[in-house]
Amino acid sequence: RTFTFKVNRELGQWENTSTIYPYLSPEQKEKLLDNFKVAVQIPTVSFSESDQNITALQEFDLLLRRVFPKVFSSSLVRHEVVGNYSHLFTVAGADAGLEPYMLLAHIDVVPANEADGWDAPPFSAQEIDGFIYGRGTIDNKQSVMGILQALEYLLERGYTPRRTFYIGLGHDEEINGEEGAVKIVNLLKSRGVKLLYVLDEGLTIMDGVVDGLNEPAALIGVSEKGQTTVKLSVSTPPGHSSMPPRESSIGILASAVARLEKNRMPNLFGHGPERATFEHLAHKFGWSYRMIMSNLWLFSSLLSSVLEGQPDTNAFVRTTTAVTMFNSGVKINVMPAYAEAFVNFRIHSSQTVQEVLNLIESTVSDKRVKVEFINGFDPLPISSYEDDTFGYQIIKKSVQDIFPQVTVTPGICVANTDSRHYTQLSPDIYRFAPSWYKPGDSARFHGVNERISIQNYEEIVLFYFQLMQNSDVRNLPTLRS
Ligand SMILES: CCCCCCCC/C=C\CCCCCCCC(=O)NCC(=O)O
Ligand SMILES: [Zn+2]
Ligand SMILES: [Zn+2]
Repeated sequence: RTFTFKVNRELGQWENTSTIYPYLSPEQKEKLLDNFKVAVQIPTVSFSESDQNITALQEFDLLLRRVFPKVFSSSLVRHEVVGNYSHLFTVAGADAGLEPYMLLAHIDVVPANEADGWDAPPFSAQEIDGFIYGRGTIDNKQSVMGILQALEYLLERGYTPRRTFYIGLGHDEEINGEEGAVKIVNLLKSRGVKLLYVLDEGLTIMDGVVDGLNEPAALIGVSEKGQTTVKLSVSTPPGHSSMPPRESSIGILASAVARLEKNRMPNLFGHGPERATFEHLAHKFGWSYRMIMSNLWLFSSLLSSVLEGQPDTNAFVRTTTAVTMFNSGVKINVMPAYAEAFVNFRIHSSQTVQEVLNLIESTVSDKRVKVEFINGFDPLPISSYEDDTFGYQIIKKSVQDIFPQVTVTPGICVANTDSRHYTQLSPDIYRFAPSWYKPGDSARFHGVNERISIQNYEEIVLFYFQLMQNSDVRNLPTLRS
């Protein structure tokens, strides 16, 4: 494989639309923090596809109306509730000839149990050492509140957008988005809407996560991995535990699951958008890594084996295998008649669901183990990240406006987002929110001690503040030759 260095060419002079300076007064900082804390305190949990905390979703609706009075009263903003608890905002631009864009985020969160080891109750929004702790602080109430807070402050300061934009807040992203994102998409489709670009949650600002990369990097997800879930099951005759057979249904299933964990899917580093990530970052590595980075094509197997050593960077380079549920047994002295396990795979950009299913079959390779396809979808299309791609360059500029020390690069989102339902509305879909991601933070997503620093939340509000204004340019600046 050949790797090349990618250093984006300089864009020329930007049309000056960012007339409202990105600044927050002490009173605004206090207010935005209060609003964010209340949002985190509402337990908008999606437990399963048939079980959501409806009372919390209703309470969240009231919160939005209470804390964002300008958004809900402005003649520029149309607000609609979709699928009972999701929200669609249409912010009318002055120039109807400009193609609109859309910002997405989701209100629901995964369950959280304080007993798992949280330093503060997961719905307390407690402040510890400058961080707000709570489920949803980085997935994804920082975007929900950050987007609306930015719009509220812009409207307060007399902002009138030139380009129309939409804000879509889903209420069921953590359980596939069928009632929220899908219904919003259908509504927009019925209105003939096409979007210039879409920005949803996803990758973050990585800082200190990759050995040798000593500068922070904002990774914009230009695609997201596919996904499939399979159920493995074993049936054996039940019987008395005093006279067990050599192998129980649990033992047979456990071996099959262990084979899947031991024989990981192939390392495909360099075959998907992660290749562009390293091509863009190569020149940012410290001197001891320069040799490797400037000969990426020669050292790609060395680099890929380093990346597979950590769960987050491993997710970047292969289809991952996660055994998430295992059920069996009814009584300690009864041989179980049945054992089942669910295994969730996140599919690398260069593979398909069918290829992964074939690999699963050949690894399990035991006729006693039934393998059933539960659901799945292929990796998402790769959005453009060229020098003349409007959405990518606007996001990049907005990152650089607020985080001048950060390098911006394309990446692959290792998890899934509501934006995967938007492919018919736009070819250019990006997954990124500017929360800082440092060593140890991977365990906070869907894990314990999810948190965000107060300073980072302020930066997020300012990022969306800039993004809305930067998106008002009619065209990107021309490239300097
Ligand atoms: C070169 C650096 C490599 C870093 C590799 C990966 C870093 C991962 C960073 C952030 C991941 C955060 C994902 C956030 C989106 C969560 C969306 C979600 O939970 N969706 C539901 C689902 O996927 O099940
Ligand atoms: Zn999320
Ligand atoms: Zn999530």
